[in-house]
Amino acid sequence: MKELRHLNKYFKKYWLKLLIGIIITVIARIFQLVMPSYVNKIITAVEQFINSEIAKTEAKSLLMDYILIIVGAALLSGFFTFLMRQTIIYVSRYIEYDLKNEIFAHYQTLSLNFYKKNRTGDLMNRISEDVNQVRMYVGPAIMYGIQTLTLFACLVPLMFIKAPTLAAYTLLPLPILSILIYKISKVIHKRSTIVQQYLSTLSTFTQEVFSGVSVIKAYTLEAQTNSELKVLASDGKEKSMSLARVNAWFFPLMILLIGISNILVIYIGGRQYLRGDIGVGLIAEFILYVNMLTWPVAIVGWLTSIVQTAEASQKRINEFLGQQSELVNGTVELTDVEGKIEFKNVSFTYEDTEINALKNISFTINPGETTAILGKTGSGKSTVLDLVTRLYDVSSGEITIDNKPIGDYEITSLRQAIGAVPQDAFLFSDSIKNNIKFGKEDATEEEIVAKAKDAVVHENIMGFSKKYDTILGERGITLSGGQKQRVSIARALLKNPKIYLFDDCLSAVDTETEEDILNNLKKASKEKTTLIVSHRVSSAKNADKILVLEDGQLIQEGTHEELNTIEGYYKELYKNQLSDKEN
Ligand SMILES: Nc1ncnc2c1ncn2[C@@H]1O[C@H](COP(=O)(O)OP(=O)(O)OP(=O)(O)O)[C@@H](O)[C@H]1O
Repeated sequence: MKELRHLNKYFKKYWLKLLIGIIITVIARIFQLVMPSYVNKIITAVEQFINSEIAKTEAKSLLMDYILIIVGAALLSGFFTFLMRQTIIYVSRYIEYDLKNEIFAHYQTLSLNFYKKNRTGDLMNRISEDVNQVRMYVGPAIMYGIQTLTLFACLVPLMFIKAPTLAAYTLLPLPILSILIYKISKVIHKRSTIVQQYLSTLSTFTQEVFSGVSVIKAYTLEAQTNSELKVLASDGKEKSMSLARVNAWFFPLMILLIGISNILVIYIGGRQYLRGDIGVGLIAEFILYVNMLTWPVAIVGWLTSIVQTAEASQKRINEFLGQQSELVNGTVELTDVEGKIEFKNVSFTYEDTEINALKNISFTINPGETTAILGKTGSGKSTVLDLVTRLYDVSSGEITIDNKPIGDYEITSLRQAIGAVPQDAFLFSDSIKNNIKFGKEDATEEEIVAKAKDAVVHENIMGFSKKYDTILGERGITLSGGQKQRVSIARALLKNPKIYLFDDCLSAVDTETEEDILNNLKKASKEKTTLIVSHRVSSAKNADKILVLEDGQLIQEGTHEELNTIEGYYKELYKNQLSDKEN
């Protein structure tokens, strides 16, 4: 139960609703108890009439009264049962909602490292399936638990008061039933945990297949993927079958034990009746009691299994909730940004791959300057940008913005000051308009169009039948690579931040469009600090400063003119790209 303590705050939050629910549950059960004793009374009245102890009219009126009481009690019990579900099950749904929101909000606070370590399918499973298991504990388990307790507390003493020997015999099989169900439930719990883990693996697998469907098709991997899924599915089938096998014991066992209890009531009760100790009505009353008790007794085992499953699920949830982002949030609000960025002896190693991506890098970008970063693939260009947005913290050295270490800034305000266009433009499955508006929620139609024009994507958008309202598929697959990049640029321009980070975001556009965009960017990024990562000299040559990285080290720094006069990577690249263009 240690893990489930996490839910106490929610119980506190909904304590009044819960308390009302508990009271209603108790009332509903008490009304249910009326029926057996009146069935006894009815049978006794009939018996008295047969034995000519009462007149026909009196017997009739007694029967009518008793039936009305039974119907009235049943209606009230039904009504309160309805209210019970309305309160306790509602509370469980509220808690489910709160818990999902809490997990989601916590996921959002975690750093990229967390997402690299854990797979999407697993993240999704914990927020859906595991929360669902926990809900079973806060809803049905509590509801049936109270129901069982109430029935036990009322029925067992009542039965012993009415007929102690009969009560002792008829209650005898019930603990055996409870123990057996508990044992079965334990096996069910074990096997359902295995099924649960399997479902996590299955959703991870399918999620990856659907996300990478284009690669699967391009490499005609359908058959291979199918056979992998078949192996996975048949493994899942085995696991589910083994769960179904043990589940199959549950109800037959219950019916068997109910039967035994009923036979005991009839046999022992019958003997007592023959001896004249009890009336026949009491036997009927006891049969009803036994049947009322069997389900709650069986449920004790089932509840144990629900609680165990919920505990296991909450443990998985707590595992993630307990994780903290390794990025410590600063306290200084980054407002009135000037845009000076300085790297001082910065080194960075990726935790998971232990790749030393940046090695002792130092440079300064003055406010309003445009700096281009060039270098071979894997030389560390994107890492520089990721460090500026504080997606990771430096391993050593220091990055400052406006002469203050970026660690001092409150992360949200830091990121609000930056407009980043990542290398692989990600668009959400929403309209183009909303994808651009991401940069500024309250942007007007005109602003959106103006920025789309600056990003040279307006014409393309107007070519779609629904124009800016065109809905993009998952990951924006209805747009070409270059169009996605440009929508992504429009989004950053709309944000109008003080610092722009463009990570190789013109790689998929032709050189002519690139030139148009660069011209527009030049206008838009006037007085803004801009960092452009690129493989093309054309994107870099007009920058105020060019940095060349190689294997995580800064090997060249200067303007186009300066670097073009000295032998080195830049001059070579320029020569090659120039001759490519001429050819
Ligand atoms: N998220 C990551 N986790 C672990 N290692 C990474 C990660 N991103 C990059 N690396 C590694 O760090 C090194 C620098 O990568 P980076 O993406 O900064 O290079 P780049 O110059 O931007 O490359 P490209 O031009 O191909 O985009 C590479 O060796 C890469 O394998």
